[in-house]
Amino acid sequence: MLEVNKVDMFFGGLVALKSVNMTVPKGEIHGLIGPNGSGKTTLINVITGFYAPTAGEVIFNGKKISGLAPNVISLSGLGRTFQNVNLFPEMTALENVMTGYCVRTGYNLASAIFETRRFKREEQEAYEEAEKQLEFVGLIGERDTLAKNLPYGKRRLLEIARLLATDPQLVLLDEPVAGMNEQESEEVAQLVHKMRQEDNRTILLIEHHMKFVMSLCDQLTVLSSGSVIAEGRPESIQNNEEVIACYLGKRR
Ligand SMILES: Nc1ncnc2c1ncn2[C@@H]1O[C@H](COP(=O)(O)OP(=O)(O)OP(=O)(O)O)[C@@H](O)[C@H]1O
Repeated sequence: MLEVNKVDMFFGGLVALKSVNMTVPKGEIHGLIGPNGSGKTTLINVITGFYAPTAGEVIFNGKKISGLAPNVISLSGLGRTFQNVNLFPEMTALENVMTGYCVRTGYNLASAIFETRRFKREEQEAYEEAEKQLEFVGLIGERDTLAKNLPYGKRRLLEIARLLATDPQLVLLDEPVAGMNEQESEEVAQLVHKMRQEDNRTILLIEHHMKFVMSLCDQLTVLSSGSVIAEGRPESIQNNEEVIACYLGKRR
């Protein structure tokens, strides 16, 4: 589904990514790990079009997407969350998720102003989809709560619900359990499984929480100083000497 081929990303003289290859097949839960500053977010930014790579290419569903604008890539079925919570604080949980659906359908300002039949139909569909996704992430009880009044863990779940309302085939999660306790992390892990099982989504996630990554992911790619130093199943990564030296060892 996703192929990263020999991607370089330079910022002036700084080499953030060097000849990075990564493959994520359809239906996989893939983890991208590595120490701080190893290039994980930069790679996600290249995949989602926030940066055009200095060299190399990104292929999604057989088509080259590197060089396309982020909104074009997003509409092709690739959606992401960010490290920092990024919601509309003065909107309710339901309204926040409705905005995700509007991105997918192409919100039409003229039809909104004139309240055309199409607008009313779309608004009803957005409402139903938002309820469905709030139910999916376990937040239906908070549908009328303003986003700013939700506790941190629930705000992160709300971001995921809003992302799911855009119906992405590939879901990119940037540190989805950062700042969460063990129970909240376990809930997110179950949610990720459910995304794959019930909606056939493919997931690529960055995360520092090792227990979460090792128990959840099918495959891992490990970055260090902008290069891939290991890839494979969690068991093999856990026993890889170079990874232990550069990353796991340090954290222990
Ligand atoms: N826009 C930018 N301009 C210049 N340098 C950048 C830019 N974005 C990232 N970098 C640099 O690229 C390198 C990789 O950073 P990146 O944020 O991708 O690492 P990371 O693995 O995501 O780190 P963390 O785990 O701390 O989020 C770092 O040296 C960083 O300072």
